[in-house]
Amino acid sequence: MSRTEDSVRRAERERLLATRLPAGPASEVVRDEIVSSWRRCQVVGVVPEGAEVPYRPEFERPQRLRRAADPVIDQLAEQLDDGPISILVADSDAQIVDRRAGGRDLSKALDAAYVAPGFLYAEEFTGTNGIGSALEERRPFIVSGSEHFRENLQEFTCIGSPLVHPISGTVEGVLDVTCRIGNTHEAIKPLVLSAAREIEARMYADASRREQMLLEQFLRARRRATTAAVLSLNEDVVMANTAASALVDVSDQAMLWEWACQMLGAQDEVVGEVRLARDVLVQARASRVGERGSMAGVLVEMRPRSRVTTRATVLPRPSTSLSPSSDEPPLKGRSVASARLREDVDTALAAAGPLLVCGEPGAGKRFVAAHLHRRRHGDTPLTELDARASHDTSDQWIEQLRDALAAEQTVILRRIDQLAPTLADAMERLLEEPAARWLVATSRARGGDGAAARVLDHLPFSLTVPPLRYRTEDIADLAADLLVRHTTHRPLPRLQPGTLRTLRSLDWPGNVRELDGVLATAAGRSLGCDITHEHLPPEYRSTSNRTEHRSLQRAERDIVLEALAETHGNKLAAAERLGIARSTLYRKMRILGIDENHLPMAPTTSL
Ligand SMILES: Nc1ncnc2c1ncn2[C@@H]1O[C@H](COP(=O)(O)OP(=O)(O)OP(=O)(O)O)[C@@H](O)[C@H]1O
Repeated sequence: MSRTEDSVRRAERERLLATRLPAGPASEVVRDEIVSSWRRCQVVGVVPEGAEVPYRPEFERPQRLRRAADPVIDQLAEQLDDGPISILVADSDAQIVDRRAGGRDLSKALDAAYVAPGFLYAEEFTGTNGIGSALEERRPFIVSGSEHFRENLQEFTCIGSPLVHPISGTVEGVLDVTCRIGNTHEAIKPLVLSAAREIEARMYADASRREQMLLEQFLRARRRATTAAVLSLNEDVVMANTAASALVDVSDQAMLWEWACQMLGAQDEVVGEVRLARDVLVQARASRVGERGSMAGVLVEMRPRSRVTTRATVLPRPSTSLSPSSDEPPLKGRSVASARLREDVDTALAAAGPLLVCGEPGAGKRFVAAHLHRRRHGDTPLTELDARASHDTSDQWIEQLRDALAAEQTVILRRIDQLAPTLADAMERLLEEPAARWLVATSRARGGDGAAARVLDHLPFSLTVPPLRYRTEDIADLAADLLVRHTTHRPLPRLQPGTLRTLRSLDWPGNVRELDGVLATAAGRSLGCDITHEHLPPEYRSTSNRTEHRSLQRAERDIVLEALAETHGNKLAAAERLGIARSTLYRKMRILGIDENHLPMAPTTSL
């Protein structure tokens, strides 16, 4: 949208909000509040007060969608002219990215109801509606009047049809036609369906043209650069010569695509060094295939430079019985945070005492503790104890720990910060003994006071595993390792670049454990195919600011939980109480994560 269009739109919005209010001095104040809240929402993207519809001020119309949809909706808008029907296009996050036709009256009403570009209509935020429900169900969806969850939509009929990419199978967006209930006509549905099919046909033709261009460039480069690894790729397609297949891992493909897109910017060709997952440094040349406005993909030619030397192989080794094994590879990860962690691991290995690994739940503390053990002692056995178990049988538990340490075997003591308070003194004494050097403990964090801080003070050598949100560049590598556990399909399914981008944009409060759960679901759904947005659990498909949306989700979750509690878990009665269909209640429960397994755990007593 140009700056002029933007300011015209904003002025129109302010005028519209002002005219919705009765005249008089009191309403002046209210009007000012609404207008300023709208301004705020334009600037920072908050939900306008009272609107309860999430809004993102900055958005781009996805190129692929625009190329296929624009000619069709241009024509449709011309036919509908100023009639009482409006055409909307939403992207795969259910964010409205375009609105056409509709005439003055309907456009005003839609503005007032926040049915305008920038607003998000994903079901999890806005309940049942033509856009979000069509996206969720992957089928055409009609929602009329009070079938809408939100009151602001109840004067309209919305007919949405998902726009499914005919080659990749991903849902690229939704075409929706909206009118007032009184103007609903049976001809509208076939109109939406045939326009949606035409958009999909254009996607097919566009993809074939782009693939053709990629193929031509790939064949040309393969003939020219006989000794190089050649890769030609875009979001959907990867072509590789034999050298590239041997060099490039599954997780590298998405990384190379992102790297090339970022580096190319306005240029047609760039050269740089890239580190691949197999620890190989390559000199890569990326060139654009196709026009700048409608890039078909990139061609990447690579030549290995060397094997990367990691610090782990050059750092001094600790002496005596704690000498490290040279077989264990260093921890993976391309992020700066992971590079720092590798350095901390090397420093910790040089220490002779017990070690403490700190980090948020699920960040990978146990994983790093086991890595430290293998680096020190190779594939020898180790003992693992959980401090939460010390509450039940404290004497027996501490004896078990003492015996394992005395046997000169690594003990991974998980969650030492949750040790039974009665064992604090005994633990302090134990940590002073020479056998304590066999201990690797994990804990959320250092600090605090009282017994917990005292015990942790006996573990001076510590390192912290960074939360996943600070190392999202590692997700491609992590995914390759985690997916191996969840599917028997080979070759392993890959994360499509768009899916990887989405996963990298999330904040991951449950860290690697949460990522592992998401990939387990996705691997189950993808049946060996590459992983697209549709394979992710719904709440992980959006790249939008989750924190902001969570408050809306929480409010809706509370309402649903309350209705279920009041009806003693009777879903039919709860749905009736909420005024929604039982199938909608089931869908909401799934989206909002309501089931018996998600009941909050009682807090454990800890130090
Ligand atoms: N770098 C990694 N590569 C592969 N898998 C990992 C990695 N880090 C963590 N994981 C996996 O993530 C899950 C959680 O890791 P882990 O149990 O080590 O977390 P934690 O920080 O010890 O959790 P908690 O504090 O909640 O006990 C495990 O399944 C683990 O195997």
